[in-house]
Amino acid sequence: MQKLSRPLRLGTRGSPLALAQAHMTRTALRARHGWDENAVEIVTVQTSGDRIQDRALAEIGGKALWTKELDRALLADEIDFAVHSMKDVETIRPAEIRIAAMLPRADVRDRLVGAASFEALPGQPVVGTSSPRRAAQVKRLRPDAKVVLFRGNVATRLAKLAKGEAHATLLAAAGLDRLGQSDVGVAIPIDLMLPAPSQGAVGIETLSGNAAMLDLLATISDTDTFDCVMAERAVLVGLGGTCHSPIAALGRLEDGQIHLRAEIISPDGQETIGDALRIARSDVATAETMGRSLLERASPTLRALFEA
Ligand SMILES: NCc1[nH]cc(CCC(=O)O)c1CC(=O)O
Repeated sequence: MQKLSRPLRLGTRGSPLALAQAHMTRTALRARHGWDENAVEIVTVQTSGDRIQDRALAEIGGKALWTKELDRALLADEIDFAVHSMKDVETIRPAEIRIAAMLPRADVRDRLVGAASFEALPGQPVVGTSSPRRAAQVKRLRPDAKVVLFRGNVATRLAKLAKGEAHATLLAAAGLDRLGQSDVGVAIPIDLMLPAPSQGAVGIETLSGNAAMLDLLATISDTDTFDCVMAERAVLVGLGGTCHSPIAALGRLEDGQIHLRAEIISPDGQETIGDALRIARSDVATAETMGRSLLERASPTLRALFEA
């Protein structure tokens, strides 16, 4: 139990999913420390990722769009910590900012919305997504599919689907669940569609120099989630991956070790290079090597996607 001299300022984006995750974080802190509802103040920061909705993320500057303004607010001491979907946090972070904690991970799978299964989709199905990974995995499962750009928050994408802009779309189960939409879509087995690195994990960042805040946030961190997600992110480092690149990775704890799976997929779904490995917890070096070795095995065209 820790006493506070003033309310803590929790920075978040303003999307419904971001706010839900901010509230989860506040609830975890309050429960752990016995604080009242005024102990954590939620500060919403609009990001350019939220403002620009009509172009693919990869096209307009990538994941930095989600973090830049929250990074700035942290550095300007406008907030004490920032809550993010780990999936949206860039692989390489500024030295001044540290991933301090992660909440227990939710369902890591993707859900197919609009059809009961990939086989149940009509011929030449139109599938809406803006994720290169999901697009490639869809093409692998359904080479006859046409992938169209779907961006915007979860509600916007569901509205596009309802308007008939596609036969189906794919959304993270974690996001749907946190928005109270657990009844939407059908979970796709991991073996059919390996999720994005960090999918389903909520992370909390603070300044690397703020030892008190790092200690405080550690009190609500789920170490299993943290170690697995860090291993997945290390694969991304090895790949030099950005969100332009179709990459899937998932780490799971098995008998005290991380069972790490990763794959890269060509945009047409015809080439998959994958690997699975058991590594010690926090052996990020081996995870990084795994990423690099995927690239070495890829065809020149697939490898070219990773050369910025
Ligand atoms: N890029 C958007 C985004 N970032 C995190 C989630 C879902 C929540 C999570 O994976 O933790 C989503 C929506 C989606 O992919 O359906």
